[in-house]
Amino acid sequence: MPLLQLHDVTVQFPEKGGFLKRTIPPRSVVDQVSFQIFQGEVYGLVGESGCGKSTTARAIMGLNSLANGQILFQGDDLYQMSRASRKLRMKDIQMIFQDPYSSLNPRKNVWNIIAEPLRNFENLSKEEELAKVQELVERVGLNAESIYQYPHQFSGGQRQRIGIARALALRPQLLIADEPVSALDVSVQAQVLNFMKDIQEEFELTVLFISHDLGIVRHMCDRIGIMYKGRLVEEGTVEDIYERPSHLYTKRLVAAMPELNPEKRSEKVKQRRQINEQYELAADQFFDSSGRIIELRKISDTHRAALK
Ligand SMILES: Nc1ncnc2c1ncn2[C@@H]1O[C@H](COP(=O)(O)OP(=O)(O)OP(=O)(O)O)[C@@H](O)[C@H]1O
Repeated sequence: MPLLQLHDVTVQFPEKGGFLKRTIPPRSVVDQVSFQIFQGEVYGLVGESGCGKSTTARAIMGLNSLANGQILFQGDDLYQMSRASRKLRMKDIQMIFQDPYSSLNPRKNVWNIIAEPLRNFENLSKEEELAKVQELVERVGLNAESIYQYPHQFSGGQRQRIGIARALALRPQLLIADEPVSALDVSVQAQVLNFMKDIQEEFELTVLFISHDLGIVRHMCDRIGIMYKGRLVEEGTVEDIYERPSHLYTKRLVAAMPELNPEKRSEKVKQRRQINEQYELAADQFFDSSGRIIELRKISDTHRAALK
């Protein structure tokens, strides 16, 4: 049985429009969306800004009411159970957010930030809580002392690691990562993505990975769903989507990725090689031989312009 199943999920928002701002029929921001995610799978939800990805995520978190459809988690309908049971279920579904600058409470130190979900669901002694929080910060690559520091004392990448530690505190079944690196500097993005991949494998996490960037999704995900204007227009394995896109919108997305279009690719690679030779930059080495993203070196704006 899939861990998560969405059947014809529709989320609508009321709209005001026209003369005198009269209420007009609600707009379906998510429109009959169906997909399934199996245990241990990383599923990418891709689409342009405003197509309804975050609204879908919020619906899975139990935060939006559904106009139609069902969301089943471990076979149970999240919207048919009592609020109390749903809250308990949410222990198993955790989320990390796009913007590590605004998703961490600036007035709390790292200890309190990471301990918050533990306090909501587990009754730990102070010593047990401290041990768990220290273990988590170390697991995400920060030192144990950092638990006494505040979010502003960390870089963007470190803040995202704190968000990940918080999300992992309850050992969730499903992790929803909503554009987890798009607010980060390009060089830091690769580090955080690599780190997320390690964590996913180590904890055998099931992940819903939301992104507008096909390139990132390609290296993170097993299967991909393409969303366009509230609808899931295409779904398939990474290979299906990249090698045999069928929907026009998917074709456009794939074509817009120069590295994946063979004609443009060879041209770009040639250009990049020249620039590399000239500046000794590893600009065409975005991925290592096993397909993992390696750290990008900083490329100056002049060089970046030359790559376009
Ligand atoms: N609470 C709300 N009330 C009314 N409209 C909303 C609400 N939340 C989202 N919307 C609208 O729903 C649409 C889809 O938004 P959503 O945030 O789900 O898109 P997205 O694909 O995640 O885009 P982004 O990547 O920019 O966050 C947008 O047009 C947005 O303005």
